[in-house]
Amino acid sequence: MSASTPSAGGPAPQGTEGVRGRSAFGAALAEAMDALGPLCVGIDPHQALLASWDLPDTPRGLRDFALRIVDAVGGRIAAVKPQSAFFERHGSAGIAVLEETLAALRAVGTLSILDVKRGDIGSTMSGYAQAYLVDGAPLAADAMTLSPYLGYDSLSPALELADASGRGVFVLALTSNPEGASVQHASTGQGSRSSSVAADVVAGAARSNAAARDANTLGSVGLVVGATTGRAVAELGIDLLGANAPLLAPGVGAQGAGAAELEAVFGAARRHVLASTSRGVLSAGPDLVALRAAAQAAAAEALSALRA
Ligand SMILES: O=c1ccn([C@@H]2O[C@H](COP(=O)(O)O)[C@@H](O)[C@H]2O)c(=O)[nH]1
Repeated sequence: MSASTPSAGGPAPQGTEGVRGRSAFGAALAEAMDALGPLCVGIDPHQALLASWDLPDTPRGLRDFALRIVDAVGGRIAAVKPQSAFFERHGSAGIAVLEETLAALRAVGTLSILDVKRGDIGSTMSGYAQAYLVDGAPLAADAMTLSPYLGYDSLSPALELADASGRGVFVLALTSNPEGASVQHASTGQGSRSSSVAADVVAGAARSNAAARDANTLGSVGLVVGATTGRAVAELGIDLLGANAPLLAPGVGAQGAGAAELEAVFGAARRHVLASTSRGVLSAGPDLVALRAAAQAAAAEALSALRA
């Protein structure tokens, strides 16, 4: 498929099933972005969205919502990102729906990124890693989001398990919310070794992805860098391209970022970017055709900004 024709509105392309196979997550994501465009749609079943879809705020409503999105975009975009919080708020029945949603994404061969933002001391991190990054785990996803604020190296159990199972992670570096700057822009080190919290996280990912860089493939330790972060990457002197990391860019759509912001934030690193939007597409539902059209428009916008 041509890089200028993301297929969210057309028929599901052949051969996307098993796109991940046993290849490493970074390579599989690069392949999916080349084939389908650099777009991830989030499954965020907010109370207000359930209401606007005329669905009850119950596990049954949640299930109808989540599976409809899989139906609408599965096999048509590079990745789907369920937001765990909106499943957790329904308790064990909500977690069961999350398991079913992840299984449905596996069945259609679409990469799943579970947005759970986990981070803890190493021994507990190991438990989280086993929950999300192991074949056969009920909540296994292709990748998960991690919070590095107990120290980048505390994430090692997850990085190691992801590596062993061909999965990926996305570590928070520069988040899309305005409050993130107060922590992430903070200075570290001194004099010629002066840096920032965000730059240190990016340096950690660069170390983790060194072997993939040597093998000329995209690494599987990704970074979260919001599309709303303006000039932060440039002003903090962050070398995003050098990290050889997939770059998950939330903030597109409801948080205000579009093609111009994606281009400006990522510059030379933009070919590694997976633009992410949730409400921007979900608010087009519940109609399947309208959801597909919204995803197709978002994919075309991301493509024009990131692959021009
Ligand atoms: O820096 C971050 C990290 C994660 N998110 C998550 O992405 C979606 C955004 O939803 P929209 O409806 O497109 O605003 C949501 O699940 C966040 O938790 C983020 O926004 N920023």
